[in-house]
Amino acid sequence: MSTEGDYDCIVIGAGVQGSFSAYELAKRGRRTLLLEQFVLPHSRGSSHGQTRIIRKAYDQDYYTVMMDESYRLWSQLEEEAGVKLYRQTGLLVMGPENGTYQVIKNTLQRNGVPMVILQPEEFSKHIPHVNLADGDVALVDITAGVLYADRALRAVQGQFQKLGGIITDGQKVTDIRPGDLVTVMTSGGVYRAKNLVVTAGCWTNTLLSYIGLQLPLQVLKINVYYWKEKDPGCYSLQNRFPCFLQIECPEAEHHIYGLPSNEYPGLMKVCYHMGSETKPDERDRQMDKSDGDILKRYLTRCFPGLVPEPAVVESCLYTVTPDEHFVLDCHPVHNNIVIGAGFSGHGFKFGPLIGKLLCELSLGEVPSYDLSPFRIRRFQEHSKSAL
Ligand SMILES: Cc1cc2nc3c(=O)[nH]c(=O)nc-3n(C[C@H](O)[C@H](O)[C@H](O)COP(=O)(O)OP(=O)(O)OC[C@H]3O[C@@H](n4cnc5c(N)ncnc54)[C@H](O)[C@@H]3O)c2cc1C
Ligand SMILES: O=C(O)[C@@H]1CCCCN1
Repeated sequence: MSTEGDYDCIVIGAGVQGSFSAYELAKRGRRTLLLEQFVLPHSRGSSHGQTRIIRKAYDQDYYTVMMDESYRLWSQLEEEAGVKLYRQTGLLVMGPENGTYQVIKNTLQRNGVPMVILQPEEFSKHIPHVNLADGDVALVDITAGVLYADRALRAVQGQFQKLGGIITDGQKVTDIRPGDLVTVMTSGGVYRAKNLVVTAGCWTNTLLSYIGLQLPLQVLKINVYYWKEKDPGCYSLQNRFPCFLQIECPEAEHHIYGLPSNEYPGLMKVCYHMGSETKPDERDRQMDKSDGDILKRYLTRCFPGLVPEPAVVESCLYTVTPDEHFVLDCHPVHNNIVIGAGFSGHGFKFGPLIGKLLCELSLGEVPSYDLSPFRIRRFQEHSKSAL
């Protein structure tokens, strides 16, 4: 039953962040084991599904700046693996002139990101089939688009294996013993390595409980809704319809976002950037669909070309920190254990860069970016450290 083997590094969790971390470590010549509790591919965490938004439109400069490199790394992977992972569509950002919209616009301008500001009177010429709400303004982040998520996971895991990396799936980590050599116990064996990277998504606190740490992470179930186009293709990627982000609207307290129809022909993905709390292993017992009513009201008003009744509903999980910024840091006591967590519903697009940064932390190098917004220390009053 026990499979023993010594590695330079073990990565726990083969979602987008763990897969890119393992790939970076293998690229740097480290003997790396990527452990995953479920048989791959699976749809129980946060990285499954066909598509994600990639964009530079952010309210903090550091995310916009980091995305510069992330785009380059995505296209490197496309070349290495010989697959298309990104389609440029632009991101339509709509919202009241002041507030978050203005902050995003300023960030884009400050960082010289190509964008188009749409004057309300010419809005419908550029974006047909959408009613811009009264008092709303709009811009398009030209760099933005769609990432093919499932395909990206396959590609990065495949490249990792080509570099000699080992993926062991269907093995749940049940205990971790820190030390100069970290020991990792799973349902199928015992493994040891000099370094450990924990990228366990919404299961992070279960794993951290083995090593005396808890983070303030909230797990939310997100309903992923697809809506039928009345006129098939009118919001499609082929017809150059963009992704969109609706900020602050009367129907909704949180953002609403959408991606052009593509993966399921005739269906457009539009979701609410909020969900209901759940436990990671009890996702399907959380049945709250009140977000669907919010979306119906919004779509009726702003997207008249969609049938305001969900056609397909899928599920996904967010792991949210109090400030919605990531956790990228070393364990406060065991510095050969690195943690990547709390990607708060916006981490996919950063995957290749997160992998690089967690690899740098793991190798004891100075990270390529200032990671102070992502430190564990910022949760001082929240984190229950049992150390
Ligand atoms: C509906 C939805 C829409 C989103 N939209 C966007 C978007 O448009 N753009 C964007 O950039 N981001 C988006 N995100 C966010 C992005 O998808 C996540 O930030 C990202 O997938 C998080 O990846 P992860 O690797 O941290 O977690 P996960 O993908 O959950 O990976 C963690 C892995 O760890 C494994 N694991 C856990 N415990 C153990 C254990 N004990 N032993 C072994 N393995 C274990 C899990 O099974 C899992 O496979 C969205 C997320 C959702 C849910
Ligand atoms: O990360 C993103 O780009 C999207 C924005 C809307 C909410 C979900 N995540």
